[in-house]
Amino acid sequence: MKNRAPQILIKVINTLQQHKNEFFEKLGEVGTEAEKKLLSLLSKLLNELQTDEPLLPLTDNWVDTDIWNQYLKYHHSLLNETNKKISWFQSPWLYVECYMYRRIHEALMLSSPISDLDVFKEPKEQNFLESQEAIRILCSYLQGLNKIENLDENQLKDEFFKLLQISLWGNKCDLSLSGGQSSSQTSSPLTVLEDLKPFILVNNMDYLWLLLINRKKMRQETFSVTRVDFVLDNAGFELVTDLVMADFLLASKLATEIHFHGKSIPWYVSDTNKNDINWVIEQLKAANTKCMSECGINWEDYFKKHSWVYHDHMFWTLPYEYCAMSQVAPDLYAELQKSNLILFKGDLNYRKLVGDRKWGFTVPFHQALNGFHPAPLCSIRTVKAEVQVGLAPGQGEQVAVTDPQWMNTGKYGIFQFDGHFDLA
Ligand SMILES: O=P(O)(O)OC[C@H]1O[C@](O)(CO)[C@@H](O)[C@@H]1O
Ligand SMILES: [Mn+2]
Repeated sequence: MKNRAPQILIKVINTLQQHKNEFFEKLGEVGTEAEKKLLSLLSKLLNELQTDEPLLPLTDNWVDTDIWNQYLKYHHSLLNETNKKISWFQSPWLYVECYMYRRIHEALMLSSPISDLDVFKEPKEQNFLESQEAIRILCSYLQGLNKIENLDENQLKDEFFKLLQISLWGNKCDLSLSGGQSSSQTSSPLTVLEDLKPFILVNNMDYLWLLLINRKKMRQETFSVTRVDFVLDNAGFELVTDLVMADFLLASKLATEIHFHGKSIPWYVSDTNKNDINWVIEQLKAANTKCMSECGINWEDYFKKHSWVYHDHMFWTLPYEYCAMSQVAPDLYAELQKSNLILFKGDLNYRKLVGDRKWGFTVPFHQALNGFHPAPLCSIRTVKAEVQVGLAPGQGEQVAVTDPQWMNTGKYGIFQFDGHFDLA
């Protein structure tokens, strides 16, 4: 919070100042005033953060304002016997980091008529544009794959595992870790997989395969639907890896419908919202490389035909750990219970899955989920925060010997599964 968070806010403030005259050009004096208001609110936020001020209630009367303010009251109540305050450096990291992004949104809500500005749009678009070559390679690979009529089961499994690993390592491209510095994919995503295998610390890919291939086999007789949900993370290259995986799941009939869960407001710099998905599809459709424009056209079609469905429930941008979902957002929990497999992308999702607690490395994932079991689920995450469960005895300590910073760099990854599946 002392180093990275201010960096992110300062980057937003600088970007706004660079675009000062655009607000005037577009909206005249009203635009200039709105931008001035926004800058003053963000500068106030930066100052509060840097001087460890108490967290303040939200004042923007948005859909979740009351929930956030109740949450703040609850945390105050937890402190009533000590003289600590609910402030930026004295409260749980998960809470204050989420709160910072929600305060950025509050500043926009209070700065009409520029409230729908996405202050992170530029870095998200830049990440996509700088990853063009990797995206081209990926789209061409997918188009080649889908042209092969009948892959035998082993080939299908190999391709599934390849695309899973590409989706995992796509998670390295995250702008909140890099403080908004570019983190695009510049090397070929396919050739690096072998080299990256040793950095997969927990590998439950087999469980994902068994669950899906068994359902596919039994579907001939009993099941009609296999629904896979993606709880998305970062826009740009990572989003493309997730859409490629989703396309493959449909084309290979390992799934029959895909649900995506994005954020309803700009979040953690690079997290995906509805505009980001639409923008990526438009970019691909307009690409002058055939394999990319084919993807864009197909993907737009999947959404039109509802083979792909996009959701953006406000729960995903609240500070709650996922074990609270069934209480706080029972409708979302019920929606997730309809899934046959939920893929949680990224580090923030992992922290919320395990409540960002200081668990021992060998605590079982099932236990750390603390009752959050809407459906079989898998975390697909590169490690960027100091929480990790489900390791073998001594495994965490071993990695730390060779790589003391292993929990902060996104260099290591996991496929961590929880749930049951029907064996054929
Ligand atoms: O995009 P991801 O994989 O969720 O990573 C976001 C992570 O980066 C950080 O912002 C780094 O500080 C973490 O707080 C957060 O968990
Ligand atoms: Mn993210």
